[in-house]
Amino acid sequence: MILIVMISGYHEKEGAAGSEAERTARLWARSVAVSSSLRSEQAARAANMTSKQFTREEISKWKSENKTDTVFIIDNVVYDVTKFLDEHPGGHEVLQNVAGKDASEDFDDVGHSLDAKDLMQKYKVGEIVESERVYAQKRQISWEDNKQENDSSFTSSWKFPVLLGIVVTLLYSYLFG
Ligand code: HEM
Repeated sequence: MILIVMISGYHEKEGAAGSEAERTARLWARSVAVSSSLRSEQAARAANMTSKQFTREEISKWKSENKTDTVFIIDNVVYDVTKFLDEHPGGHEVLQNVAGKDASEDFDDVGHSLDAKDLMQKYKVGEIVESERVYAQKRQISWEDNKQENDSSFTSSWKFPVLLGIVVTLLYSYLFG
């Protein structure tokens, strides 16, 4: 009898401890859910924040009106690199030469690293208005095109070495055979 009372007492304690643990877990899960929903709200708000919109004319005017500012467009994004001129590893002249213009091609021609692309975010001041955006084909695509062109050319196909082999064999047997 004593044993039964002891066992039931133990179970009661365990049950109490279990529900305590459950409550803590529930509270923890709720706080995680709240903080993650807050974070996703913040992210959504950041994504919805519209950056300043410029026309291409405004950017070229910016250059003529503020002679000391170096502002240009790369892939429909407007950058003000005035404070970056002296730090640019490619020198300040190249940046000043494209001020007021669309520098997308010049930027791509250099083959800037991912680090450079990360760094660019610091100098972003806005975007080009939707109606004036241009979406140029990227380098990889044109490389694929070139590859196809080369592949279809006669000298790079398998026919050329085979034909050359036949001609050389015929010539050899004609001369020395
Ligand atoms: C916000 C815009 C830009 C940023 C943050 C930037 C950043 C950099 C960085 C970090 C490098 C070192 C190499 C690398 O990491 O790729 C570099 C090199 C260079 N950049 Fe830029 N750049 C910008 C725009 C431009 C533009 C518009 C041009 C051309 C008009 C240009 C021309 C060059 C050249 C010629 C080099 C030297 C490449 C070499 O020595 O191999 N950059 N730039």
